[in-house]
Amino acid sequence: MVAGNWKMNKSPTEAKLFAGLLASKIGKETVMDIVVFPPAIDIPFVVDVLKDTNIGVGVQNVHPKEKGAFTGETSLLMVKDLSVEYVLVGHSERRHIFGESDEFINEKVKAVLSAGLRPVLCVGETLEEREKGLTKNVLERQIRLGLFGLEKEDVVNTVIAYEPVWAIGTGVVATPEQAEEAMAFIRSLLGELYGMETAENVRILYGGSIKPENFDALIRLKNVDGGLVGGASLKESFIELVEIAKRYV
Ligand SMILES: O=C[C@H](O)COP(=O)(O)O
Repeated sequence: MVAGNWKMNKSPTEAKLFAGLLASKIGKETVMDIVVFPPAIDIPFVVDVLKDTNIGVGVQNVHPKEKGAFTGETSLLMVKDLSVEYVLVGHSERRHIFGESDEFINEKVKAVLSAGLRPVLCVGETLEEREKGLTKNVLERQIRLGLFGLEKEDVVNTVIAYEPVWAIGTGVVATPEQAEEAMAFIRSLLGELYGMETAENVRILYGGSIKPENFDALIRLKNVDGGLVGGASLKESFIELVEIAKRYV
């Protein structure tokens, strides 16, 4: 799976143009899941441009409640109406800039699954946590609490994205050893919680400063099932990343 998180970039006009480029270059790809996560306001336009392609559309954030007095928020009922398939939950920017707790993230994961969509649960340690040797503790807490109360059937519909906070938007990518160690740990934790068969069927993505120059060394790793790409998903490099991932399907 190659996913592009556009974050707070691209106006509806820019989004339509770029989605058109993706549709023409990689829209017929069938060997892997390709998903883009545009800003919510761009989604109707992007869905329309991509409707006859194999590129899926996800949303970067939702509120867990169905509707009501939550100014500025977007509900699952709204995004479902637009044929959105995936929802990012617990991205480090939501955790660290907007103060989202593991409990609130868990509420969102459950709401996304109940709505019949797939959550992409993002987890990852800060530099300080890594330097204190707390990486595995942080990942374990974020996964145990983020997936709290889910059944195996729900977990296989959930994608996990390992995004070390120190690698996001910094140009400092995790080494293949660091990525594999963390992601093998996530897989074994999922095995402990839900059984190895379930754990093997959960897709685990790496995210953090992915570029065409470093992606091959990551996507070839045993426990890396794809990438969640920020900056490099905003331009043609996203197409190159899809081509690189194809080598390992
Ligand atoms: O969701 C994507 C990640 O935050 C990675 O962003 P980045 O590729 O710009 O480092």
